[in-house]
Amino acid sequence: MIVHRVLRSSMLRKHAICQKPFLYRLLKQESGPRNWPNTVKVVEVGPRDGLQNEPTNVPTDVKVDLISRLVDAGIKEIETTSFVSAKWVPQMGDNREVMKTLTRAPGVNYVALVPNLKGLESAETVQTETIALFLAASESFSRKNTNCSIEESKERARAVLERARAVGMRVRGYVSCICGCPYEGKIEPQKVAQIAKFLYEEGCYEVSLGDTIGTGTPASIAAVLAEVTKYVPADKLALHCHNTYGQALPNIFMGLQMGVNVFDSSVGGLGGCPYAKGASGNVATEDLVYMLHGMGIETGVDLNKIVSTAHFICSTLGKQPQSNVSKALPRL
Ligand SMILES: CC(C)(COP(=O)([O-])OP(=O)([O-])OC[C@H]1O[C@@H](n2cnc3c(N)ncnc32)[C@H](O)[C@@H]1OP(=O)([O-])[O-])[C@@H](O)C(=O)NCCC(=O)NCCSC(=O)C[C@@](C)(O)CC(=O)[O-]
Repeated sequence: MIVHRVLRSSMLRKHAICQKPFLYRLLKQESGPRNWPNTVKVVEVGPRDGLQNEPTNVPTDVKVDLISRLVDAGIKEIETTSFVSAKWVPQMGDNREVMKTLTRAPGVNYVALVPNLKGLESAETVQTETIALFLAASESFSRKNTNCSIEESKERARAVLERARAVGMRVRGYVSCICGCPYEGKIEPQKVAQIAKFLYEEGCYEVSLGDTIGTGTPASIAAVLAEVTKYVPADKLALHCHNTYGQALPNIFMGLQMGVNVFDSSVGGLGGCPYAKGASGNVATEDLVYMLHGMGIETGVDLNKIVSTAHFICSTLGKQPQSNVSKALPRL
């Protein structure tokens, strides 16, 4: 870094020392071609993942307000709710009302989580255009989260995909526990790759790889991506990083370098799965956007508006945003 600064100073550039091949190479390497894309899609999961674990009921109008603020901030793909059992996840019990009440802005993809045909049928009644199926790479987590084995979850997924195709719905896929499981510990990348391959081959337009409990590090994320990309192209993948150990941004940086250009995040760093004990929030949208913009990557997202949305939803929940950027930037 120090060498870099010295070499960059225009005065010393002209100096003969810079003509030496080693120093030239170093300068070229540090300022050379970028190893990441020019644009990235940010998938906002706050209204679903961010709120699903909140213990007190968030009124439907607050959820709808949150969605419209996020869209106003430039978000183009947003998970709005989930059509799961209200006995399992009470906070998502107003799924139909949310979908009926929100105003759909042109060019925005509103996505709802669906576990089975019953969920899909419910989603259909409220004009849901895109759904997200969620499977796990861990047998134990699959049973705890969806009350079925991985094989059974594949059967459910096939039925949902078949129906979705028939009614013209787009389907996104999730693989949970890509690096670790709250019940089984480390998960082998080959298991993750098999579920990702299944979802992709069965017709999901994108497969989001979920580090559900945030135990991944850049090394384990790289190992997972190396295995998964044997079957699914990197540009059909997304990363969904929880920030339990503060690894989400380094993991995303690794993803960028390995060709991923879609990242899930949650405003204010809210989030967590009720069936993944110890899982903390997702990477905060504002932290993600700050990093991407700092790297010269376009997102179409207005950072100040996201920060103010983080304060809006967190103050409604009676908590502080879990993100450095929201703490550092002045609230507008
Ligand atoms: C999958 C089920 C429904 C199976 O639940 P089940 O109890 O095994 O289902 P069942 O088919 O035996 O039916 C039992 C009852 O549930 C009803 N039911 C059945 N399906 C539905 C439905 N779709 N919507 C509403 N109700 C439903 C069904 O009608 C019946 O009602 P009853 O006759 O008892 O009154 C349940 O286990 C469930 O809802 N699980 C959801 C868990 C969940 O939402 N977890 C959080 C999301 S995943 C996540 O956060 C991870 C992710 C995506 O973010 C990525 C990452 O970080 O890794």
